Amino acid sequence: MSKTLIVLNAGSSSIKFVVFDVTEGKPVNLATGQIEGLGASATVFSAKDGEGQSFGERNFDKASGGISNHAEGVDVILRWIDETFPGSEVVAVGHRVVHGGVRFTKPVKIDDTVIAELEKLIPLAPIHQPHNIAGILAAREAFPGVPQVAVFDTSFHRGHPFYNDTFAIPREFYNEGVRRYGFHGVSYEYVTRRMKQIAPLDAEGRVVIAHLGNGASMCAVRYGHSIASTMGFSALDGLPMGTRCGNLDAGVLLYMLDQKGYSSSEIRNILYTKSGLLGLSGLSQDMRDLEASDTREAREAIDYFVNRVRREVGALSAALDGLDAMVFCGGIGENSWRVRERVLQGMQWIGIDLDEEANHRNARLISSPLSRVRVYIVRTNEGLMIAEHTLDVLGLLVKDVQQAAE
Ligand SMILES: Nc1ncnc2c1ncn2[C@@H]1O[C@H](COP(=O)(O)OP(=O)(O)O)[C@@H](O)[C@H]1O
Ligand SMILES: CC(=O)OP(=O)(O)O
Ligand SMILES: [Mg+2]
Repeated sequence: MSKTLIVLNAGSSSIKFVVFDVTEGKPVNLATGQIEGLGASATVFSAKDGEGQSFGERNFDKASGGISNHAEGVDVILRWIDETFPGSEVVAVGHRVVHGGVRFTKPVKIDDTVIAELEKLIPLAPIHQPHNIAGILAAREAFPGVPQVAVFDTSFHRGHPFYNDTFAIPREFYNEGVRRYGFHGVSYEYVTRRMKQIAPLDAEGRVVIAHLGNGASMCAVRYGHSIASTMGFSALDGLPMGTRCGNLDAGVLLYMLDQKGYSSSEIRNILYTKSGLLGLSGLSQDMRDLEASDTREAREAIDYFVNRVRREVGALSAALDGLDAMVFCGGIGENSWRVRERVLQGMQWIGIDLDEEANHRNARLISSPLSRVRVYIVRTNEGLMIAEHTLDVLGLLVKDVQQAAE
């Protein structure tokens, strides 16, 4: 009987999953898929195989008893896996968990105590952590006795120096866990490791990685280790995102509270779900929609996004005492030549000279031969990273194939 491992990545309105064959102790991709639009009127299930061939889509509209929450979504996914890969035994489930707090500095096997600790972190990541936990509970019910592992977005950043780990507020807040954690660590870890294969010399240097997806952040990596991130205490800080505000003067919060009389849940809703690209454009959180639109608001939303990324290239390079390489990843970073071109234009002062043609075709190396700093596109693969950590924690990983390519 073949052995499979399932990776679940439960987001605010979507659940992504990957099914790996792990019979030989290394993860081989069998299927990748997702349920999108959870809680909305149209929920869509889609999946493709390891070669990228679609298994097709299924629509669940409300009229036909759609999927209303994450637990139901996980059930639909697990039933699909069971039907599609009959006769294989699920030996482990790996979960992306956004917040590991101070305690979880590396992946961990999940038990009741771990779940209780993860629940305590819900206030720090309100649009992610509850869904991550819902995914864990649903998978535990579906596969009683099958080991589950949590892999954290915060772990990769836990070695930050104090000045990049704290806010300048009274120290007791730091001591109780109000810190700059940083997120997207699973993606940064994968990209950092991939860089060691693609460009080993650069991987040993000073690298700024831009993970530009629906959630977006940037990370300064030196000698393969994160030293600073644009994201802080919560997944709200730093760059503007699809619906999140990014960097915000704390005085604006006080204004919303004192002058507008908004409740904390109204403010949470504004900052997490009505801001960012959506808030500025009034049109969409999706970069593709904004690029296709000719409204002034859509243009200004892209301008804001691009200029925040540019500022952070400078800031993180200063944090690194210089820059040897830059990497783009995430849905926008990997696919939008327009955004990359605008971020990198006129950056010769920092040593970046863009190869426009290479950038246009989403090539791996997009800097010109004249460029002192090399600029890469790396397709991130959070699923593979989670699968390997899961096998490793359970003692099932065959180490010599750990460097398996994309
Ligand atoms: N070809 C493209 N051009 C511009 N933006 C794109 C393209 N493909 C995907 N994107 C953008 O990538 C973002 C989603 O990124 P992704 O990393 O998939 O998000 P998530 O955080 O949900 O994993 C969306 O804003 C989407 O518009
Ligand atoms: C931490 C975070 O922002 O995650 P995502 O990009 O999945 O929203
Ligand atoms: Mg993401």
